Amino acid sequence: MASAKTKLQLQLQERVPLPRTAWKLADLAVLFLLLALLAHRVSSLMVAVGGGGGAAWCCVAALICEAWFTVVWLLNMNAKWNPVRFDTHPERLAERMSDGELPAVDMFVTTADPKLEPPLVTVNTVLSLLALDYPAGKLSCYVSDDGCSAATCYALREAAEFAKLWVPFCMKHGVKVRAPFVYFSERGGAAADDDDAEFLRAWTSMKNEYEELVRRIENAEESLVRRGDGEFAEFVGADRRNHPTIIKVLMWDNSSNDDSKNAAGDGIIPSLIYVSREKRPTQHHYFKAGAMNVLTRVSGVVTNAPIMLNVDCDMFANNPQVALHAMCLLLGFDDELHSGFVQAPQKFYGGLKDDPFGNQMQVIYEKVGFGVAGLQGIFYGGTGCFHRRKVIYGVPPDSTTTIGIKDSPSYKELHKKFGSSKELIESARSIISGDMFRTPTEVVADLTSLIEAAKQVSACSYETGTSWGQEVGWVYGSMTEDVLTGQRIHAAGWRTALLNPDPPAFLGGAPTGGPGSLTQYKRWATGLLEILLSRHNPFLLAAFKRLDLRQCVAYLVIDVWAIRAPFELCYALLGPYCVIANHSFLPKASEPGFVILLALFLGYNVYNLGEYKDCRLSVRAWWNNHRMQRIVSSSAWLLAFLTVVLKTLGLSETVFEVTRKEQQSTSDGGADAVADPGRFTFDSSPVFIPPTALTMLSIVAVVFGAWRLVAGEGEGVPSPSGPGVGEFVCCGWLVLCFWPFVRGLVSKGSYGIPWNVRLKAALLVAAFVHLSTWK
Ligand SMILES: O=c1ccn([C@@H]2O[C@H](COP(=O)(O)OP(=O)(O)O[C@H]3O[C@H](CO)[C@@H](O)[C@H](O)[C@H]3O)[C@@H](O)[C@H]2O)c(=O)[nH]1
Ligand SMILES: [Mn+2]
Repeated sequence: MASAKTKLQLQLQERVPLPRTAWKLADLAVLFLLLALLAHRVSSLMVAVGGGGGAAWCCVAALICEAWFTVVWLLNMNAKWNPVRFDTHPERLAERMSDGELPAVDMFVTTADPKLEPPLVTVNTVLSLLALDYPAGKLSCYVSDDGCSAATCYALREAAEFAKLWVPFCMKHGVKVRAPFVYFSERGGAAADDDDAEFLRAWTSMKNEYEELVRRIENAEESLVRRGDGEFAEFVGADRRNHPTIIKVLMWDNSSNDDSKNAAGDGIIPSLIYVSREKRPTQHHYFKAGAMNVLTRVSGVVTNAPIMLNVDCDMFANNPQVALHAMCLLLGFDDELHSGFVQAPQKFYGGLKDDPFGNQMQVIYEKVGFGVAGLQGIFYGGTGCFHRRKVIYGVPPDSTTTIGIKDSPSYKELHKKFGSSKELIESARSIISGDMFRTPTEVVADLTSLIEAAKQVSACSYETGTSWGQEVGWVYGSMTEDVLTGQRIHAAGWRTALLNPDPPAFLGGAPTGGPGSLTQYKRWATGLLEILLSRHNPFLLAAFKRLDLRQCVAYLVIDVWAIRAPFELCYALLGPYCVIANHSFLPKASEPGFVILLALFLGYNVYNLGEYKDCRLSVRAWWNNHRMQRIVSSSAWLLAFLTVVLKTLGLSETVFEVTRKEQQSTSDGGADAVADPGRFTFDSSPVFIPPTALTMLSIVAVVFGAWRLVAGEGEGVPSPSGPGVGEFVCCGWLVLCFWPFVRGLVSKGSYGIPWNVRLKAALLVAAFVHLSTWK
């Protein structure tokens, strides 16, 4: 009895179901209204067909769209139905095990372009990881640089030097946020309660050191580095698309292999290794997925930690205890099946007020994210995730027992799966069959031979004929490699856990401005549709593998993003069309069906607003997101849809367009680089054409309708088959939703829609109006 009680007290994590009865009722109420609308539509269509109604096809189109919206509502209902929260108790870890018994963690950071992703951003992320509260001898950090940039490498080398001061400083003073740019930009960073002179001195000298580091990194002209002291000789003449592997060990504390020091980790800084994988124009490199696979193999032959953390270059650790929280979920279940990986929600640093670009996704995470966490488990989001190495190696949950090997794979099998590197095969064998707590690779003295092995596995031809990118590692075939890879893990039967400590685990940057936000949405929607059309689609995984049915349906919530575009576009066009062509597709105010429509319109919007309020967000944030949904769907999702259609026809290829990261500055004057960062900006990219055209069309329709009301039907009583309140509200609502584009039509510079976009949009509108009025 007593022992059972102590065991209970030692619980490292708790899975807490979150009640939501009221929300469930609201879900059902909206569903009921949707179904009522469909029923009304079907019955009135039958009458119309009988009477040969003129605009019957409008109603058929509306019926199809509304049926689709109902499906989308059902998908969301499924995902949100049973949310859970995971509470973690890192303070109890110490009761379970000593520091020396914690599993090692390899931490991966990817960067791809020194212009779009300033080295200082990456440096801050790396420093925040090196300074985590975790035995330093158990942490190693690997940076993949797809930009093959001497400037990035130089910045990291300098950061490694700085880390020797920064890490002990953080430990000694219990610094809360260990990305220096945040620490030094927060006012009162120095004004600790005890205000003692010694701390103040240490703080000031640390701040000077950091400013010196920033200066060195910012002044490191690429050319200077190139002419440098020979340390950067490999970068000379290296083209980012065509160069051999470059690996640099920037920090390697040999004493970390000394067991006496290892356990406490005092005075040790985690290792830091820079990797720029081989690239050849003839070989596909699979973007981030390819980079992650190289990091997996390189770390496999060097440190081979059983746990891997991966973050994007702009996502710093905001909670220094994050690795300990993650361990609560990785070690805290009776069966590791429950935490194949541990994912922290993407949260953003310095996000703009009220989310003007609709990409902070707080509500999506709190509603859908926690909901999916209650099914088979949260999706993999590409960053802020702790993976078990063996899961990434394709091992299903029941193949190893906790203590030992069930089936030890043969050398031949491993060779076929993992490729020809002996070192990798051996390390993979120990991962697949061993348990987490075995010390990884034996103490290694010979760093040079390790690096040779690491170079071998970074070669761009290494994966040929192996399972990398398929059953092993990050999966290829989609721009949204994270969701695809997560799906494979769920399909193997693993469950996954949501890591949501307070303060938030990681913070990253969300793109601002029109082009950045829409490009990101376009890439995601493209990748998700690629998944749906591939042999990895969730239906097949549910039918033939171990993906839960409800989890499969939850994946559809995001996988169908691009498919939602044509339906939403069609529905958006119906209002203006009817006003211009003098038809109608919605019930008249005098008809009973109108009540359903009104209730649905109000109910749906109140429901959504309620969700924002529930997540402690403003009405403005709700409206911005509602509006951005319409904009994104008619631009990014629509183009994603067309891109994938073209790709399927073999007419084009999809590429990963890297998001521009804002340079984070130490002073707080950073924001005035852009006069109004929340205002929508434009460029001449084709994504802007459809929403511009829709904006123009809705304005035309509003003008048309008003004119018809005034000049046409004398009293203002519309003709019985012509547009009514519903159609007019549609057009007006569209104008409100596309307000940033209305402003774009009357503004200049980057706030104005470029002329060639306006021209193309105007041509589309002219053609549409012509066809609508054509008798
Ligand atoms: O060829 C490439 C392209 C990108 N990246 C890295 O991938 C990361 C994500 O790229 P980013 O441009 O920031 O895309 P986001 O849309 O912000 O990323 C989200 O969406 C991606 C999938 O589309 C996921 O991989 C990311 O983890 C997730 O944060 C960055 O660290 C890049 O350096 C590479 O390493 N190699
Ligand atoms: Mn990003």
